[in-house]
Amino acid sequence: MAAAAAAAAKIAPSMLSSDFANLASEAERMVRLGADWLHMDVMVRHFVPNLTIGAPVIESLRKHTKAYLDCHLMVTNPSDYVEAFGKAGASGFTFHIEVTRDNWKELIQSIKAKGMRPGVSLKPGTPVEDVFPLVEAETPVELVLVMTVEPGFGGQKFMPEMMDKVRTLRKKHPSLDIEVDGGLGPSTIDAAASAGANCIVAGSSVFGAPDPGEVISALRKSVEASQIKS
Ligand SMILES: O=C(CO)[C@H](O)[C@H](O)COP(=O)(O)O
Repeated sequence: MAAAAAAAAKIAPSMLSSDFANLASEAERMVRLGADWLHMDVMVRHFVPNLTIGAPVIESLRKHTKAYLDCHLMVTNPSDYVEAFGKAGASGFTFHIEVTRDNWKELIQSIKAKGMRPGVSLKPGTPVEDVFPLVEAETPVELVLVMTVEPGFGGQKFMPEMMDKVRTLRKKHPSLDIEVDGGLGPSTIDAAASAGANCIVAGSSVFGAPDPGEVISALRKSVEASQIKS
């Protein structure tokens, strides 16, 4: 039997680190510099102590870009956001397992019904086993986002101990989209890529670099080189 194809590298600059006053041009700049996805952090002060963007911003940005908008909902009630994000033009809708223990099946169905790709995320303190049922469900999530910092703010330090979760998931699911988020950049990418992550969210390392395109390309090279080795 042929081996399952590796999941393609997707580099997703976190727009949390962009200039929000120029979001459309920042998005265009990232795509021009090689970004595959744009990561959109949705925080509303009741899952994390920060306030960022909601569906109206996604709707406005969608008018300016065809890019894949990878939305990470750091909220306690993701079901309440599905309809609005679907209408706004979100591409991916990733919710947190910690707040959806009882209703993830219905949530996944509703996300798909609105034309978005469902994903699940887990905080550093949550065991990876908690997301197995969602990846193995009849209607599964299509992405697992392993947080490598406590969610809430950009610019934090990468937690290498989270790579055990990535390795465990990759071993079980060779072609699953496994995303990592928090503290990723040229000095931490090899740890994430060799563990098996293929979707890389990076905020401060990309937007803070003199040449963001060079960082995007270094992140991609590391993921692709790890896939050739494995
Ligand atoms: O989800 C996030 C915070 O909750 C951000 O996407 C993440 O922290 C990216 O920022 P950086 O690359 O600067 O760590």
